[in-house]
Amino acid sequence: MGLHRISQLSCFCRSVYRTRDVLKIGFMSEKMAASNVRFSSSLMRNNAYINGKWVDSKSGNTFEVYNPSTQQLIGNVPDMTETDVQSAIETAYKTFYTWRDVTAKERSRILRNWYNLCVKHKDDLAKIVTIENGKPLSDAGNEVNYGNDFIAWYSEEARRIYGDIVSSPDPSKRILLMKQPIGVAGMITPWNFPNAMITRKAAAAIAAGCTVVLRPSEDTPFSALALCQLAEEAGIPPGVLNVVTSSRDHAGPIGKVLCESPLVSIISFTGSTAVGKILQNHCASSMKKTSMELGGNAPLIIFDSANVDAAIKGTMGAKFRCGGQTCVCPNRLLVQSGVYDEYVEKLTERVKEEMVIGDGLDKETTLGPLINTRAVDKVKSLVEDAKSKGATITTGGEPSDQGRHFYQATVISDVTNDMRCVQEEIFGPVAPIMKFETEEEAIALANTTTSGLAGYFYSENISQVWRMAEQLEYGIVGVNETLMSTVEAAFGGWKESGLGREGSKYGIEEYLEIKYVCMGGLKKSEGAAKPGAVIDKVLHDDDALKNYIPLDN
Ligand SMILES: NC(=O)c1ccc[n+]([C@@H]2O[C@H](COP(=O)([O-])OP(=O)(O)OC[C@H]3O[C@@H](n4cnc5c(N)ncnc54)[C@H](O)[C@@H]3O)[C@@H](O)[C@H]2O)c1
Ligand SMILES: O=CCCC(=O)O
Repeated sequence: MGLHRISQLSCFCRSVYRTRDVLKIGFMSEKMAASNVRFSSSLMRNNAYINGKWVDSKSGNTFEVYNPSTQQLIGNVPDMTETDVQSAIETAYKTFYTWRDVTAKERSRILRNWYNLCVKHKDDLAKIVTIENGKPLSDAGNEVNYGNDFIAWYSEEARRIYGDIVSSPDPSKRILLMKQPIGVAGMITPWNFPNAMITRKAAAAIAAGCTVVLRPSEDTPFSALALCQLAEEAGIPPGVLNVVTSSRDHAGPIGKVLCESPLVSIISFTGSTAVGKILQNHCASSMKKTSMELGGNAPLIIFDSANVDAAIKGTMGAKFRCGGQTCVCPNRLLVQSGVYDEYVEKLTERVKEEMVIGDGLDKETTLGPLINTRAVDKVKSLVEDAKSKGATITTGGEPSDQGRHFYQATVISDVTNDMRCVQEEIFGPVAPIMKFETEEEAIALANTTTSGLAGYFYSENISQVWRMAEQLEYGIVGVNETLMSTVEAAFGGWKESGLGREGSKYGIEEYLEIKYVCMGGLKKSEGAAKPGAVIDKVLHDDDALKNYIPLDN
């Protein structure tokens, strides 16, 4: 059922609440029912996209996608399996041999068309993100701008793929290092940035001359399909970008086929570290290159020397972005004892004042729902664990009565390092605060984790700034700043947070192979002019010299 059909239901407040195994009849508020049906767009596609065609699954099966705010059905998309992904891979593989030979200038032009269309349709793209992910519309708009920037950036980078000519130790040889597209790129993306996590990968791969088989999250397939619709209109040829949709039940088998296929040359995954490890293992069998953007456990450290108001602003901006469901959300707030009480009090006040829970389509909403009941259950259990070990809830601390996927914006103080909320990625609107005494203690707490994606600190002491920036074991470090994501910068983690980089000039390298070409057997020709003799002639020829020596000398 598409959105058009849903719109006919707009006057009904009664809705069907459904999870995978539970079907209940419930009531939603008038406001929620209205906001859920405000939108319909030609970008809402209900088929997968393979070889430039909008297709069903071979089995004919579909799965349902729900709005996490309202639990209303958004629509059904094909529930594909291994055989479907196999045909997408074969298509991408065949297409690679034509796409790689399209000039960089032409690839760039087509990507630019895609970008222009995405900009033209940015409001619809943002609404699709909000409807399927739940994040507030302003957040979704920021995501779409961010996502679009990757297409523009890589349309430019397509023309800047340089190789090297290196000085040879042997005069009869020349050394060339060429960069060539790696082949078919298999991609698996999450629900928390249903638009930007796709463009960050796909635009780079397509710019490099690769073809793509993408499986978007089962929670948010519509953003991926909308991007395909615009890619098609932009002139991206059939077979270059292929999207295979499936329910969570088929995610594993599809992932395995992508990882093990000899026709796929790289797997680019964004998601949890646990799933990243499974995929990395599958890829070992074919020694496939991988690009892994995985989970984090970001510390945000506030030193006694910090501007506390700036730190509060930074905390609010980063902690509650996408309801706390980003891989770079501060997960642990480590606050030095001299400013601890002030920070706890001010953060609690700001959260109470600013966080308005609701449907992302409502303008006043600043905090949307969590993605699903699994996520709510996890947040609940982390908060209960902290409470049971002696933490203090200064605001929030409970599921919200807005609906089954909503959790209150929560601040917890008196947190200790044995609590699960600082050991695990929370992925929810919960801010746990720990007190520390010394810089050494802060560094030890921050670095004692297997994650290494983003870390932040606030300090006005320049020596401390340098020490901390150098000692934090993270791929992304924010100094008196928490909003750092931008296409120009390299995004990626250390340790178990990932492998490789996305964005920046480095992002395209993931999709390129270096080929060393050695040109040998070069000989000086017998008949060639002797360079020495030529120089002698020039130096002793008065007429020639006149031409080279400036007259006023
Ligand atoms: N480092 C980054 O850039 C980055 C960005 C966004 C999200 N993340 C991380 O992603 C996680 C949240 O996203 P999520 O809940 O969707 O993660 P997830 O790992 O559960 O799922 C990610 C994707 O993998 C699919 N998947 C699940 N099991 C699979 C399997 N066995 N084989 C193949 N595919 C499988 C899912 O259907 C989804 O499409 C968090 O840990 C977050 O930190 C990281
Ligand atoms: O969730 C992770 C991605 C967030 C970002 O790119 O800023």
